[in-house]
Amino acid sequence: MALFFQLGSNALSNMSGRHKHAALAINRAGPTQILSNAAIHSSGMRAIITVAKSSPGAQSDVATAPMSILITGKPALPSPPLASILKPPQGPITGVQLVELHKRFKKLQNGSDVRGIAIDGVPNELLSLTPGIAFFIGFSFARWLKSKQEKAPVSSAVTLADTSVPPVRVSLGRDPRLSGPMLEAALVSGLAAAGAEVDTFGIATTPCMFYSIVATGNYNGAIMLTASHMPFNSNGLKFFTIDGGLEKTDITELLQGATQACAEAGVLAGEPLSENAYLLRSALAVNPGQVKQVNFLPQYAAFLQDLIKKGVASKDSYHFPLSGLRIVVDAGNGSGGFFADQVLAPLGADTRGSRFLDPDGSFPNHVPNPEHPSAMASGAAAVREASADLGIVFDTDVDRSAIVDSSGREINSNRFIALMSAITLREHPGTTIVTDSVTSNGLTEFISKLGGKHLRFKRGYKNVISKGIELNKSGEECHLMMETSGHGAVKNNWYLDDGSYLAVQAVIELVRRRLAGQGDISVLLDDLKEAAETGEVRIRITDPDFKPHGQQALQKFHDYVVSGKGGADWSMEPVNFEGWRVFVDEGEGRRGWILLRQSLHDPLLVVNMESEIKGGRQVAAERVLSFMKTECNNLPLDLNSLEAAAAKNL
Ligand SMILES: O=P(O)(O)OC[C@H]1O[C@H](O)[C@H](O)[C@@H](O)[C@@H]1O
Repeated sequence: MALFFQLGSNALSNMSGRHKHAALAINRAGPTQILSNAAIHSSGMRAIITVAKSSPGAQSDVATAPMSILITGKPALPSPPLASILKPPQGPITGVQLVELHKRFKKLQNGSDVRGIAIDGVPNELLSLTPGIAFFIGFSFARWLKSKQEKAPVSSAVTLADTSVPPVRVSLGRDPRLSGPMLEAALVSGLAAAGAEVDTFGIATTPCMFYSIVATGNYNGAIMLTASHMPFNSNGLKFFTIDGGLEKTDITELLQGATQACAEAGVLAGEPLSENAYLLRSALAVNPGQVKQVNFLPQYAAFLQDLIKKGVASKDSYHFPLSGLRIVVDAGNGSGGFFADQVLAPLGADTRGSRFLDPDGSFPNHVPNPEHPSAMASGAAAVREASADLGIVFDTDVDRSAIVDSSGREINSNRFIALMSAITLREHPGTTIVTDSVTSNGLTEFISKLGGKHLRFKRGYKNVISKGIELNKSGEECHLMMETSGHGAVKNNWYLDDGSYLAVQAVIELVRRRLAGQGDISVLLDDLKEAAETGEVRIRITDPDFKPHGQQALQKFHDYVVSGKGGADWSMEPVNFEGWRVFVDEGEGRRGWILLRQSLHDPLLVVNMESEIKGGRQVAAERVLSFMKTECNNLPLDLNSLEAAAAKNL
């Protein structure tokens, strides 16, 4: 059960006792702004006030150093009469109002996830994922699950007032974001208001949420509250059923359902207060028996331990296969710290020298993102400082990972896909490996030399995984689906997008090689040819209706290349699933490429480039710029980034 209130800056003067004391202490600590969200969990009797210190001297007014403060005490809010809970505050809403309401929900869709701004105070970043919104999304998910169970239309499954239907069961986890507890409580209320029974896991990982469904058989659905590597003020939701992560179309349906639930409650677009007032009332209606806290991570960690034990299958040391090894984890203060303490250490690994294992939603050390140079540099430094045998770098919610070998060599992106391909192809000779569209020529060659087939598909981990599933269904064996971002799924792991599973495979490989005296894990990469330079330039499409402009630019690029206008050394790659990838003959057997594509979610054209010559990336940027200036001058494109890339070597 959870209670809510909105805390505006006026609230300070209305506070009393300990609450006021703490809030004033925050103010005394420096120029601060109390943000507009706060939550009280009545179970723990604690309040979290999220604040952001603003630094007036800084170039922008962007909040730095967010922090959350726990205040213990009793919530002072009176319980409203139950009857008022279910009575919409106003009459039926009009069609126009419904459209406006739906816009609010719709803009939260980020492919197959939900993403929004959950903490106020960063200039130009408006709050969009509020507790009110989360409440109705939770409600809608429970109703959606129910409708799937009954094979009924979503709208008829449950009404807002109806808690008598048999419950669906949902597990709910979160990453350490500051807005996590507040949104968790809102989701719980929404789920429970639709009759769901909810187990909250607290800090958990995305793969662990899916695992909770398949391993226990207890849950119809799971939700992970996370915005992956996004800044502290973002948050988001990933949803699972027994069939895996929800698809884009499911999320659209879910958000439509949330709009409908909002409308049923009589909540109008742009009315946060009535929305939150409704939320408060509904929260009070939740039967406490419907919600319980479950410490699930140890069960999941035991599963990962078991995979390592069975994978290594050491006769001498079955229970401690990692003894004698030093393995460090850099969790970037996300959810991945458990991997060191609850997976590696109990198997005998020495994990001293691991970094940033403690969850901290302000991410004070580096972005938890294995695609980001700062995260990889930190992981590599951890390995070197500890003279470790292996380093593992996770993203915030542990659906992505990368590794570092014992020399401190960073193995992410193409290298990590190559390493996983080598392991996979040994066990499944000839298998197809699906990747995103920006992988290197070297990777394709590497996979083919090992007897595998590389299908370079589209950006987006969900696209990559769905393609692999589709291939298997059609009779083409595909055991590995991986994106350069560090997302990866394996057929034998329920096709689950799972950074911890990839890390487990790397650990098993390390031990097996050690036992067989085969040298370091990165020996597997000896045949991987690497480009001299790689780069990405993102070009903004300035018209809000950006898609058609992007498509026009792509068509023009296609025509430019195939007509030979681009130059005799440019030729179109024979197979393209997204945008147009151009092969660049760089002479003396050297081969570069340029891919022009539209961003998956953003109003951007993206140029990805790779060259085997030093300075080749800059030349490629100059030539794409020249194309844009001559052929796309009627399109609303902001070429500043491309001009900068063409003017200097990035
Ligand atoms: O198309 P882009 O803007 O490069 O973004 C593409 C990325 O979008 C999201 O973050 C997905 O989670 C990633 O899987 C994908 O790679």
